[in-house]
Amino acid sequence: MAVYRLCVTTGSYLKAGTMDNISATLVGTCGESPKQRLDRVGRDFAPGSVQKYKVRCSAELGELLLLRLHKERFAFFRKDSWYCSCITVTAPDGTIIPFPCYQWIEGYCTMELRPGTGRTICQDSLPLLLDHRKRELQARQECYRWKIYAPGFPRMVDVSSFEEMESDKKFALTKTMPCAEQDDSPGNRYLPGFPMKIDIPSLLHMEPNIRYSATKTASLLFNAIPASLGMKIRGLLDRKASWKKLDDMRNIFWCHKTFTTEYVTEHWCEDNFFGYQYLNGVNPVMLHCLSSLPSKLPVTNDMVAPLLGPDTCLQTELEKGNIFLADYWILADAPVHCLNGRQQYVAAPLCLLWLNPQGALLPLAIQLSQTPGPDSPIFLPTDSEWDWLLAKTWVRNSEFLVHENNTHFLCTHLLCEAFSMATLRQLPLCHPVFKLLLPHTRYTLQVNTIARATLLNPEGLVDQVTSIGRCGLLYLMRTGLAHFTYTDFCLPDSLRARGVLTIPNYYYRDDGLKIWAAIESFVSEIVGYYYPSDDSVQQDLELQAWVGEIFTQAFLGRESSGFPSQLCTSGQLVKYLTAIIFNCSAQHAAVNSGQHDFGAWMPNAPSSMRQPPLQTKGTTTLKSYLETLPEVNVTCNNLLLFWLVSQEPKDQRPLGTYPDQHFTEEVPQRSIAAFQNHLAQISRDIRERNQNLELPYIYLDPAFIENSVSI
Ligand SMILES: CCCCC/C=C\C/C=C\C=C\[C@H](C/C=C\CCCC(=O)O)OO
Ligand SMILES: [Fe+2]
Repeated sequence: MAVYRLCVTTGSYLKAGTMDNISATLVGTCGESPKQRLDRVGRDFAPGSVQKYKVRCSAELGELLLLRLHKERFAFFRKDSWYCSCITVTAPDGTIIPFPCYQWIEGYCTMELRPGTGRTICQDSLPLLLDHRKRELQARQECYRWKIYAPGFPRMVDVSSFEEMESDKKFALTKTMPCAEQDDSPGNRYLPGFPMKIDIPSLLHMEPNIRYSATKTASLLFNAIPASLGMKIRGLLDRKASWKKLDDMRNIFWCHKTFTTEYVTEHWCEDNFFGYQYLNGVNPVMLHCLSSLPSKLPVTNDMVAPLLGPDTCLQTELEKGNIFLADYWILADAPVHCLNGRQQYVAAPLCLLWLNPQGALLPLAIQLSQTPGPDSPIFLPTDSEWDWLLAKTWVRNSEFLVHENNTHFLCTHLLCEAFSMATLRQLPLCHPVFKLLLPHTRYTLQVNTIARATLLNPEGLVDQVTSIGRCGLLYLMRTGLAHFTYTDFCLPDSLRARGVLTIPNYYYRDDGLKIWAAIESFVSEIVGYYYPSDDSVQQDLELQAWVGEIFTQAFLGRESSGFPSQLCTSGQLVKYLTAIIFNCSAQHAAVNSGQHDFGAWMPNAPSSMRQPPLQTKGTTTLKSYLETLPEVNVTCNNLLLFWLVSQEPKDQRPLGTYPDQHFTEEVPQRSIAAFQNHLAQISRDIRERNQNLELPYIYLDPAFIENSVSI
């Protein structure tokens, strides 16, 4: 007689327990145990419970290969879902074998788990195990299906398949029409209290393993509803009038002020702060160092001499590498939209900046279009106060559009959705890269589905608050993806290519490179442990299918993107995994968490402009300035979104926090501990550095970075 002792841990999530009958079968190299019901006196499998059971066999089973969990009806109880965290098996000889699960198990079924040891397909030889990998991936690919949202977009998760699975309907023919081009579906409608239409059906059927937890959902709603109601009651969401005076904007969010919102309100019109935001604002990826001026921006030395002073000139500063450009070319052909029944306007500015001897980055010249000429004057700091302020505000509006649509939603949310999908579809639970990446995909499919149901949908929030509307968003994102490269994606390469590796006071760079290095070191240890050679990378067909699917589904097979379609060396794998984890965590935090901080003072991030870009100088007044900024309702609906998405709802997991122990071996667990210590040191260094800053840069403090894109 051989007795195997099972220790079953049920998750602590709301309703994680089950009343269903749970049985287990152990499969080893020397045979299988009988199917054994796991049943003790009293309640089994309650939420948060850790319970021990015995499985008796006539003889020892040899090396344990699989643990089968059978979930079946119990008496008259309705079937329910069970969140199985993990099962630890103690063999008769005392060997302890963990079987990680960390999944919701729905309905009546049999779930097969493998021991927690990381295994690539090259390390499996038994047909039983190879077949298990194959069946697991088949089931995942049946559940998580790709869908086209719009032409030129990264592919997304098809949530309709979850509804079909729920209703056990035969899968309808997959829709071939990109859903963004579909007419406004009947489920896309206004709900009382919400300023935009909501595509309700797409929110009703999320697969349990990618769905927001009850805690996170409640936290998001608890953040949204009071703020929304507060604004509604004050009439701010419905007032289609101009702001009467700038000061009235100070009290939109009187109860959500932060040090930074107040700092921005104080300094927003200063040139020094305008330049600072290119380094440490919510969109710190726009600056390019110039060695010569582009012909489309004919700035002369006379124009900028007053700012440069007598000791230097434009050519000298170009040669020194002190001249930088922010180019909003992507907005040149963006379609415009109507808000409150009136035409809105978009510019496509060129903003030239100078790094002065004191280390401050100052705007030198702003041209509001890509085509120089008499109708597109070059605005200068020496122009009238309101002309110069309005020119800078046009740039801030362009920053808003490029940041929200491209830097933020396209380059973090949508690309991370594709990484999540390929990971779920191409890598089995036992695969080391699955174990490494899964925590960095948590809730991404869910948050993007919410965004598509409330922001990107027809008459969603984007249609209610932005000058380009949903059509413009679709244009910007497909154009942005068509020009996005692997160099842009990898922080060290991007900084080098933009010529900003040495610019002072660039805390996003400094902190980002430290975090990049910490992730790279961690990933190198994991890859080094599971991939002993470049051959082992090349021969891992699951890994190659994973990288290939990302290349085709996220980057649409575009060779010029420079993204890998296959991985030939460990070094390439380390770099790719480092970049993905950095993008899912730190990069998203850098471009997401400061939206309220930098956007609560609306003139610093106007979502729309109501008058055409200036074509002459000397006409701007406070009145015309206020008539150009968005109206009250547009302002407040956008600020509501900024507030909501700038804080991670509860059920958080900061970078490097891996409570689900997918890695069960000692070596990767030591690497995780070293990674956590490394991040803790970075956090201490950042907090120490911030003590000496007038405006602390906090967004890349690892303690405030979520593991994944989940808001
Ligand atoms: C005012 C009520 C809003 C309700 C929406 C609730 C949650 C939002 C869910 C996800 C949000 C994700 C955002 C998306 C960012 C940018 C999308 C484009 C926005 C724009 O162009 O204005 O990231 O955190
Ligand atoms: Fe976000």
